Amino acid sequence: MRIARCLLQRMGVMLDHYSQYNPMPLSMKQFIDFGSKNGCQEASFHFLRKELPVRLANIMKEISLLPDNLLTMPSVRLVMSWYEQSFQELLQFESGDEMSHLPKFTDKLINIRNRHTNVVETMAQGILELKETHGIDVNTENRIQYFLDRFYMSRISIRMLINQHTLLFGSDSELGNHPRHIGSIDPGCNVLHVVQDAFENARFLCEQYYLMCPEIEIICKSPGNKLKNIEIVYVPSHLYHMLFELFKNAMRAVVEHHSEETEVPKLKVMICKGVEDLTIKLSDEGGGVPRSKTDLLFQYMYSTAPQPCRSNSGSAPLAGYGYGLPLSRLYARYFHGDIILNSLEGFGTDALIYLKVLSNEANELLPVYNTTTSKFYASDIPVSDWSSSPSNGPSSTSTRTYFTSATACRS
Ligand SMILES: Nc1ncnc2c1ncn2[C@@H]1O[C@H](COP(=O)(O)OP(=O)(O)OP(=O)(O)O)[C@@H](O)[C@H]1O
Repeated sequence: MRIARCLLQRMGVMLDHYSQYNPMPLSMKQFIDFGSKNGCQEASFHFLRKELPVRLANIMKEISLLPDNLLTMPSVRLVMSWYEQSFQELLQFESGDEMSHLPKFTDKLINIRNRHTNVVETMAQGILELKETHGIDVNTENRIQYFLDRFYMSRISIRMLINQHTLLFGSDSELGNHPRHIGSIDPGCNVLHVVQDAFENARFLCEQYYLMCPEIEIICKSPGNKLKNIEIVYVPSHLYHMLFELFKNAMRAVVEHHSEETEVPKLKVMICKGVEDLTIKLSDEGGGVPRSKTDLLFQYMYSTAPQPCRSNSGSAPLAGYGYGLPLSRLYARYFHGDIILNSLEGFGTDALIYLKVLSNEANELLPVYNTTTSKFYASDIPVSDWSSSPSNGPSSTSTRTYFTSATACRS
């Protein structure tokens, strides 16, 4: 009992210590240079044994600011216990420079990565538990949205660091088998190939579910209009994730919007590489989304699809959790890109993925724990100083009174 209390106390002290440091964002260029030229396993070990606890501590401090009733949900407690265990395990490597640490450290990173595999689903489950047991008011919802963006972004970044180390310096089974790749990064990532790959896999799901699927038309544009492959330094699995989610959404919208027709309009993809931005535009004729709903699209849990049955884990559903867009946007933003959706209600939607062309500008975007963060969790949404729409809220009362009295005067 006393040992457990001592350990907890020590962890609290170490969390305070490491959360004082800001995470250090790396650029795509730094990842590439380290992996191809100036990096060695020892240097990576020295960097990660501090940087990983810093990133973990920053986000763990933020977890502790969540509303109390959310923190007591079983799934949230489970996620917290994974973070605590991983943080403690990394502290074992705080001191000592012996080379004998290196293989043990790599194994530990693999263990940590495996332990955290189901963090996204488990945290999502925790939010559902809160919704079912206590309900979620608008302030809590706002805090949860803010938190999940930062929490999942932190997770993406931690996995990126772990993957780079294990793929570059791990045992044979962990070593990347693509000759061109540097860890998980492809310095010549062929965007068209990733688009085609994501389309084919989304098409498979769509045909399974709807027995039909829109075709695709792809146009590539690069400076000088040369018809060569458009390449970028990027993590192909991240780009694949974004495209797969956007294709699934576009296919579902198109097939459902044209459900009475035997043929459905094609999806149109434009890949365009400029000096700063590489843009992928996916246009569908799936009926679009009303402007009043566009802000909701990037909210966790927002979905217009029926919630998939949990026992159906054998086959992946086409849609239903409402995590597709917000998570994809995090992947894009992680290296300072973005995802934007523009809709023409009644016609269709353009989804745009922006990626940074220059690898020295593609820096990691990381959540930092500081006083601004703490204030966000402590404050409510400020009262609006603009009039709201007549159907919403108390400020509509005055409008209603005005019209009522005007009508009364006339009669
Ligand atoms: N291209 C589109 N056309 C019309 N509606 C769209 C489009 N893309 C997204 N939406 C709307 O946005 C909602 C949220 O999309 P999101 O990808 O986040 O979740 P989902 O597809 O419902 O579920 P999943 O988590 O499985 O991806 C969708 O349910 C749909 O109503």
